[in-house]
Amino acid sequence: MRELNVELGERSYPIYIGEGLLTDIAEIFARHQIAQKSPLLLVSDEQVASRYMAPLVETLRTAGYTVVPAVVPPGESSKSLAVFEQLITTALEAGLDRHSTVVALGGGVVGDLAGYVAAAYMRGIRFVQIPTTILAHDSSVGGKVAVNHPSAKNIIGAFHQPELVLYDLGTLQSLPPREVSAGLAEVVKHGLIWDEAFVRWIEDNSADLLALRPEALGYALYKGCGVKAEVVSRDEREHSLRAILNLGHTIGHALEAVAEYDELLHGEAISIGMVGAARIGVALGADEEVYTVTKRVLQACGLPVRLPAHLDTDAIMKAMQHDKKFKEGRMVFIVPTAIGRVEIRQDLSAALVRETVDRLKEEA
Ligand SMILES: NC(=O)c1ccc[n+]([C@@H]2O[C@H](COP(=O)([O-])OP(=O)(O)OC[C@H]3O[C@@H](n4cnc5c(N)ncnc54)[C@H](O)[C@@H]3O)[C@@H](O)[C@H]2O)c1
Ligand SMILES: O=C(O)C(=O)C[C@@H](O)[C@H](O)[C@H](O)COP(=O)(O)O
Ligand SMILES: [Zn+2]
Repeated sequence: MRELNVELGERSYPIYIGEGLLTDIAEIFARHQIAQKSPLLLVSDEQVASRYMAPLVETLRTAGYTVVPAVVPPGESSKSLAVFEQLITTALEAGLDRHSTVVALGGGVVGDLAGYVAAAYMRGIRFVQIPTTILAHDSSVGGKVAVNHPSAKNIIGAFHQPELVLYDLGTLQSLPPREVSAGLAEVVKHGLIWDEAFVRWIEDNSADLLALRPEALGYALYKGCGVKAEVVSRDEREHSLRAILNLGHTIGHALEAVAEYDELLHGEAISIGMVGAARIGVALGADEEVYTVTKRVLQACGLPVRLPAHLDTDAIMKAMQHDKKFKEGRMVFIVPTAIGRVEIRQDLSAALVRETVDRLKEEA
């Protein structure tokens, strides 16, 4: 087992990463004083629940927990106020109290949704993340929890840190190939913002990552979580540095909204957005390699780099104005300056961004 720590003073917490950790959950929960006397809300989606929920419920009940299972439909549409309200109703009816814990078993959708329930219920109860996708190495760490508005991603949310993150790598073996690639987009992002050697390693090991070879996967997720933990520890509330975790998201979130949260997975939209950010970096003076390497590593991970031509550029430009980085009437972009280095820019012209969006429709 590998272990990392998110250093946030009295709200610090560990990330446990390893094979088969779910079998040790009772001992890990006891170590973290997860209350047994108050009901525990276990949130998952249908696809994850059908594989991993029953044994987990059994283990926890055997250890003395009162488990309230709540299963939502899979996919981004569950990150909605309607599903949030259903979960609050379930929590109320089951008698969850201030000592209860919400446990998220699933990918980023379940983590963000259940986390927002934990943040809001009785003004905040404890929360545990059990990520089951590659992408969720990112979403389970750092405490950003949210649901979507039809016009804007993650616009209704909070910062609410988990008590711990328990990453059982065995669960990743059942991921469909498209989800494997989508998850690797955020792994690549962590390399592009922080660690050139890691980017090169991902490119060299992409075949093993796509094949879900445990050794490569474990290393990639440990490195990705490490970058995330380091950045969050330095700037929990995104006053400055944390914004770099948004590389590719200014365009990417707009694409998700314009595609009605249906056509593109989060990781796919972010992949296209990172190619756009790399193009902007080169336009502002970075070496051409920033663009070629970014595109090459994403394609090696089976990710799209071309923006679907039918998505309207005007609609994308408009959706970008809902970006949470938008400041003083200007778009804020995370722009690569070299592989493994980015800067936060507030001085981009709308014309450059528009031209970049249009050129993304021609990527080969
Ligand atoms: N809070 C954050 O910091 C943060 C960071 C990155 C992304 N996100 C959010 O995360 C979401 C995307 O997360 P995601 O890509 O994990 O999507 P997801 O949660 O929808 O999971 C992807 C799909 O895989 C299925 N699945 C999950 N685990 C599985 C497993 N082990 N085996 C088989 N199928 C499995 C799910 O049912 C779903 O259909 C987006 O909403 C994004 O905005 C949040
Ligand atoms: O943790 C962060 O900070 C991130 O930006 C991670 C992103 O990958 C993630 O998609 C996050 O939810 C985006 O945050 P938002 O504030 O732009 O909604
Ligand atoms: Zn993201």
